[in-house]
Amino acid sequence: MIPGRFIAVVGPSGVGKDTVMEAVCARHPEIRRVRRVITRSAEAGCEDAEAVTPEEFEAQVRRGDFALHWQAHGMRYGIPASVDAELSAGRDVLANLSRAVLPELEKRFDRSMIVSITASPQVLAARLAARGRETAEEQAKRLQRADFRLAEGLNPVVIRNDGTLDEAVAAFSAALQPERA
Ligand SMILES: Nc1ncnc2c1ncn2[C@@H]1O[C@H](COP(=O)(O)OP(=O)(O)OP(=O)(O)O)[C@@H](O)[C@H]1O
Ligand SMILES: O=P(O)(O)OC[C@H]1O[C@H](OP(=O)(O)O)[C@H](O)[C@@H]1O
Repeated sequence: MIPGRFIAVVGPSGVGKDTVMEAVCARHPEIRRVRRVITRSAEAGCEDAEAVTPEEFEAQVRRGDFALHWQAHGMRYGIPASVDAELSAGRDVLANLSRAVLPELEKRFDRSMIVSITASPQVLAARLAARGRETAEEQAKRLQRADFRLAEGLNPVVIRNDGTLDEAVAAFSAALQPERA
């Protein structure tokens, strides 16, 4: 069995996945954050990701360069297969996934866990507006997808992020402990 664990963070747009993940990694330097490949311009102002063209992305899919990949919000997202080396070396890795790709998670990785981050629709709308990365129209589309339901049979750890960031990070950290002990 591959010793490292793939920790998948999911939740609606604006719930604070990137913010929580950054804080969790600061608190747990032993966890590696995955650098995703995205067909989004590098200037879009977001997490550190590798920005590629749709043609480059498709070439990487064909080469088998991705452990997982999906499409959302008119873009394509990939998790580099290089995570396998980290997992084989016994490191836990952390990545933001689409809720839609979760049924593939257990098939692809020996050890995985799902952390589902939630907040009320009002909080999501306020955060997307305040972040201002997308246009109002794009924000509305993202909010429509907020209640996407996870597939049956998945067993996520659910963490609310409508209080302070510290509270969410403490809950996330606690959820990591039983397996890591
Ligand atoms: N607990 C919190 N309290 C206040 N603001 C927060 C909290 N968590 C996140 N935010 C803010 O909410 C906004 C959205 O957060 P973030 O970009 O991390 O969300 P996300 O889930 O990664 O969204 P997306 O899926 O669209 O990338 C950011 O401006 C962030 O600073
Ligand atoms: O709604 P679902 O399918 O769960 O998530 C779709 C995508 O939305 C977010 O992308 P971004 O970081 O906002 O571009 C997530 O990271 C994921 O890739």
